[in-house]
Amino acid sequence: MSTTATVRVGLVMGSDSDWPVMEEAAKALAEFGVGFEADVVSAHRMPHDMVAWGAAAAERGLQVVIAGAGGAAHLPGMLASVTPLPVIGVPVPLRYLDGMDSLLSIVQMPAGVPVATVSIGGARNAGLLAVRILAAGDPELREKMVAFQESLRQTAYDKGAALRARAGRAGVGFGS
Ligand SMILES: Nc1c(C(=O)O)ncn1[C@@H]1O[C@H](COP(=O)(O)O)[C@@H](O)[C@H]1O
Repeated sequence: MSTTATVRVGLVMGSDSDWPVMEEAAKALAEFGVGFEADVVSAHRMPHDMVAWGAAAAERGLQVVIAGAGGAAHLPGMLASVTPLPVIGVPVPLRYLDGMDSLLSIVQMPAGVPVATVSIGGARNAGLLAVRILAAGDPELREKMVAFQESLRQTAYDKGAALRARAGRAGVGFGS
C-alpha cells in the first residue's frame, strides 16, 4: 500500500506492534487516495521527540493526526496538547483488559484538549473520519465519500434481500 498523493494525514502509533490494528486506517486513507505518513511516536518512550513531532505537524502540512496506542495510551492526548490539528485517537487492544485501558486513557480528555476517540480497534473508522474532516473543505473528496456511503446503503439492501430469502418471509424491502 503506497501513495504518491500529497501527505495530509499523520498516522502514528506507540509501537510497531500496533500496526496490525492501525493498518486499517492506512487502507481506508489509501482507498480515498489521501496521502499519509506512518511512523512510531511514543509519549512514554520518546517524550521529547513526540512533542517535537506534534509541534511541527501542522507546519509540515499535515491536516489531521490519527494516533493509536495500547495500554496506558497517552499518545493521542499528548499530541492533541501540542498541535492545533484535529487528533483522532484509536484505542489498541492488548493482551490484558481487552483495550478498555486504552479506551479510557484516550477518551476522557480534560476540557479544552479534544481527541475524537473511535472504538477499540476502530482504526478503519479513524481513517474514514479523517477523510470526512478533509472532505469538509474538499468537494472532490466529498463526492468520493458520498459514493462510498451509497455503496454502504447498497450493501445493506443486499443483506436485507439475502435475509428475507433465508427467512422465507417477505419484509417491506428497500432499494432496488
Ligand atoms: N501507549 C503507548 C505509548 C504512549 O502512549 O506513548 N507508547 C507506547 N505505547 C504502547 O505500548 C504497547 C506495547 O508496545 P510494545 O509492543 O513495543 O511493547 C503498544 O500498544 C504501544 O502503543
